[in-house]
Amino acid sequence: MAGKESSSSSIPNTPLLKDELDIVIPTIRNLDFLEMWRPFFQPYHLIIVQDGDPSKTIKVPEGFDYELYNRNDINRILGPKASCISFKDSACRCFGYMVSKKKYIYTIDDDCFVAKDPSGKEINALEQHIKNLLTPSTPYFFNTLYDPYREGADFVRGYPFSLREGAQTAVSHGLWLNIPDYDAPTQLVKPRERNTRYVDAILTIPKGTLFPMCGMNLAFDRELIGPAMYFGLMGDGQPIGRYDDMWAGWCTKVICDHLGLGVKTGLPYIWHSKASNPFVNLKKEYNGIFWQEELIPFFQSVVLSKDCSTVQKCYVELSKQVRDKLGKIDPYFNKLADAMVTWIEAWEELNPSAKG
Ligand SMILES: O=c1ccn([C@@H]2O[C@H](COP(=O)(O)OP(=O)(O)O[C@H]3O[C@@H](CO)[C@H](O)[C@H]3O)[C@@H](O)[C@H]2O)c(=O)[nH]1
Ligand SMILES: [Mn+2]
Repeated sequence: MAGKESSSSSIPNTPLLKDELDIVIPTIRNLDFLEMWRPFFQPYHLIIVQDGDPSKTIKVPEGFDYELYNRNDINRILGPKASCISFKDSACRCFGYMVSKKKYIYTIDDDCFVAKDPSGKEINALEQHIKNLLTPSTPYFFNTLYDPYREGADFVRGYPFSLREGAQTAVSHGLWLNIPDYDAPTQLVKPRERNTRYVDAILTIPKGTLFPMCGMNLAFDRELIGPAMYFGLMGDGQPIGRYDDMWAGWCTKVICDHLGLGVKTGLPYIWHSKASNPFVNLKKEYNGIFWQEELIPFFQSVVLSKDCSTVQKCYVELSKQVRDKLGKIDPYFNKLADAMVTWIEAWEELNPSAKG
């Protein structure tokens, strides 16, 4: 019998991980979307990363416990190391991961709302992410009945008992109803396509397999994998955008594979309300669409040495390989390799106890 997540009746009244989880929101807009999330988010601390013009005032609805950082704050706190935090791109959200002091992070975009499951029930996405993070993953052997730790499921016949303890879960990757996370070419070809398919499944992404991580509806164990969640150099002054979460996901997955940690994708869904402009997106993405044909084989071939026993050591080792193997694609990757090291230095400066 796989260890079961507690059934709803045994969940304590106190919201799960109330004092151990921060919600990180990157924003250039107002935060009215929080009204819809209030029943689920109000007990938690928010970290709002205000992008763009720092002189603009972002109104946070009453009753939320939050800290808000704009570009002036980032520059003040990080000094020269602020150069590793993107400007005018949702990649800025990773500053929130760095300043948090909590064990878990949930990050969500400000145009994502509460979705409904097929029965019409509102989905508490945060609660599902927490369950995903608090139950093991199965990266070493695929369970055909999906997540064996869910109520009403288990390991199927032929699943090795030696593997049923599973691995610690580092990442919970949620999905989106309505506007799917498509790249610009796909958006242009299918402007009216909406995702109406609710798949009631949570899968572990097998060891050795990469995936396109979307930052829209994402949770992770910050103590297990936080330093790998750098969203790269994107946006203003950079030759690429909208590959922030992809870069973080590829780095995170190879490090999770190396450290024996699990990554899950599937439930929960959020309702993604608006499509960003496909032409603007194409301009941001075009280098990424081209470069990724070389980036993926690079990440598929990454081998981290045995003495890379912490996320920080893995990440610095990875930055060296980025410079050695990707620098020839474009000088951008040398800049990115430097920024990866700056990110770790900044992380350790703000989180001295987490020195790895
Ligand atoms: O310059 C900016 C632009 C936006 N933001 C904030 O980031 C999120 C996402 O913005 P938006 O919903 O407009 O963009 P999407 O195309 O839907 O974003 C998805 O694609 C990826 C792009 O990197 C990203 O992982 C997904 O989120 C909102 O909260 C904006 O307010 C920003 O901070 N700076
Ligand atoms: Mn969006």
